[in-house]
Amino acid sequence: MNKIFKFTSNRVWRTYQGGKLLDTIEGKENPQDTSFPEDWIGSTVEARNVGREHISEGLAMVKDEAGQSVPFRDLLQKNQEYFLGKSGDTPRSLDDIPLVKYLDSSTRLHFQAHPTREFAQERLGMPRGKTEAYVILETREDVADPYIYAGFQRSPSREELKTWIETQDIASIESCFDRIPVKPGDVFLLPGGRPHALGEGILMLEIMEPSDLAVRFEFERCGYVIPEQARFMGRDIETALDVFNFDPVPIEKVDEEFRCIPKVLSLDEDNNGLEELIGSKDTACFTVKRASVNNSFKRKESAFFYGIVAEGSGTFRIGDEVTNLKRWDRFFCPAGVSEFEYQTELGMSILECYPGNS
Ligand SMILES: O=P(O)(O)OC[C@H]1O[C@](O)(CO)[C@@H](O)[C@@H]1O
Repeated sequence: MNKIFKFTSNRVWRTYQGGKLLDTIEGKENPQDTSFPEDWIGSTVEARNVGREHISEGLAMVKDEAGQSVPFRDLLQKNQEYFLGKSGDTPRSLDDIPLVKYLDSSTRLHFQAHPTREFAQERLGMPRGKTEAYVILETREDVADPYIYAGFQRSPSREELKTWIETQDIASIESCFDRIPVKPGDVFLLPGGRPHALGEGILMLEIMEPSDLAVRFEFERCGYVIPEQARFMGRDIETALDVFNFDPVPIEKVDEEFRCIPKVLSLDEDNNGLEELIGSKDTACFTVKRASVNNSFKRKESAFFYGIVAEGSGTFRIGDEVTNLKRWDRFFCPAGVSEFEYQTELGMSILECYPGNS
């Protein structure tokens, strides 16, 4: 019972291209950029892909004790208290599980905005919005100046934006944003409501609220036309416009608004360090830590988390149960595991994604 769950790849169809690096990580023979640019890690969320409703995508599968392949979500539900634990006195629910993805873009994504939790609950009857965070892992060598758009830097009026969306005046939409340069190690938090588009050539770990809700306000990218139903979450343009946060974020305020600066939580005499990348002061939706392991790092945690090996290799030990970890491995550690130990000979860095405080 007391063990972590390692995940195999769980590639998901999207409207943009990428995934060559994910193919490489998976050891595929002929790595390629395709319509499967994301890997949803231990996901308990189903993807919403209009036109592909007949295909179940998004939910991660694991082997149960009888060796049968089952949705990870079902397995968690069998012993929810052990796996998910509590927040204060309240048992955690599946809605508290962040959705964590590898995202590997080869083209710029279309412009989009996601609802906040309040909007999702009040206007869409859904439990969670899609505040999201990016931990940049790598950028492609052939992309000289990797960037993201996150805005607006120069806000249009609601009427202007409506017209530009209706006429698909992408030049005018793009003129509302400045390119925000990104490099490996950068961390950003994009609250729901903030329009954005991720640039090409970025491999990131993306952490978000557990939903797949998006207002896609650029309808065509690289030859693919987003079907009408997939543009405004099945609603009208006025509802879609209500999602937007129009408060401008001038370029000199971008770091203050979106960038998260790692904070050292502990550093022991053996140089094992723990940092907070995204904390409860940044968002109530999830938190992210980074464990930098130098030799043997004993840890205590009361919440469940998704672990991602961003660098190096080593082991994860709970009592006598030892699991090998290598770069890019991803796993789930149940809330019921209160003490564990990382070990490494040559160094290992693990990103740990936790639920938020609400
Ligand atoms: O429109 P698509 O193809 O679903 O892509 C949306 C993607 O953009 C993101 O919201 C990142 O901005 C991903 O989480 C999401 O999968």
